[in-house]
Amino acid sequence: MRQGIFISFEGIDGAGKSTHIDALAAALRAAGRTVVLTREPGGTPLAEKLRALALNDPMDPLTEALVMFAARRDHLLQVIEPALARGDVVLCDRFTDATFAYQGGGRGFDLQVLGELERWVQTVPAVPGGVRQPDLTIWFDLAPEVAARRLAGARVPDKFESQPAEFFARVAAGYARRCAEQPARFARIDADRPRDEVWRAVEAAVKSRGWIA
Ligand SMILES: Nc1ncnc2c1ncn2[C@@H]1O[C@H](COP(=O)(O)OP(=O)(O)O)[C@@H](O)[C@H]1O
Ligand SMILES: Cc1cn([C@H]2C[C@H](O)[C@@H](COP(=O)(O)OP(=O)(O)O)O2)c(=O)[nH]c1=O
Repeated sequence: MRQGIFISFEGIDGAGKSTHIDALAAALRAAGRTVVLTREPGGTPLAEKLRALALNDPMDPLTEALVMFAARRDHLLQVIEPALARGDVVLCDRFTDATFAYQGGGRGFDLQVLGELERWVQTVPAVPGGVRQPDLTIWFDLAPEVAARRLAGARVPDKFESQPAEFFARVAAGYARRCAEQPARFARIDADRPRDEVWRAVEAAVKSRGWIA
């Protein structure tokens, strides 16, 4: 049986994640893999309920971080771990880097506490002595003002999308910090390019790991 692969998609709102996730799923399926397409917060009935709260109800930064991690724990145990154990590829629209970027960077919440929560939530039997992390994180790096221009009029903004530009500058800095801390796991994509060029960069990141030809 083939080994499971866990790939997360990250970036500020409007960076272009959703535009490319289906195409990557199709490329992996064409390579013979079974793909589980999922998202955070969400991915299970319970986590989707928590998503609705997190994206709509005002709450303090610790509550927000706990809701994100509660949703993640359920999602990890119910969906991600079983899929990886079957040898599937999990494509996840956002994972824990988003908590470090949004609650840590954007809200300014304590990064050490987030690190503790990460350790508690992502400790799973299949990773002996370790913490589950994506095998690859594709980070769509885009200046907040460009992302805001792309989103203007594209959809009704939720609680996060209606934050000011300074918030997204802090979120972007949060992603950059995570990427600098764990460079082997990250593929940074310059997302300020036409869609086909961004796609080729996504494809190249996955090809370089030998997961598609
Ligand atoms: N490379 C690109 N150039 C211009 N617009 C883009 C590009 N990629 C995506 N878009 C558009 O920008 C908006 C946000 O993209 P989306 O994939 O929904 O972002 P995200 O999922 O990261 O929030 C959408 O309207 C999308 O069609
Ligand atoms: C996973 C996660 C998401 N978020 C935020 C980022 C996004 O603004 C929002 C939902 O993400 P997303 O699914 O990208 O929203 P959309 O479907 O509208 O593109 O939740 C956090 O603040 N912390 C987290 O841990």
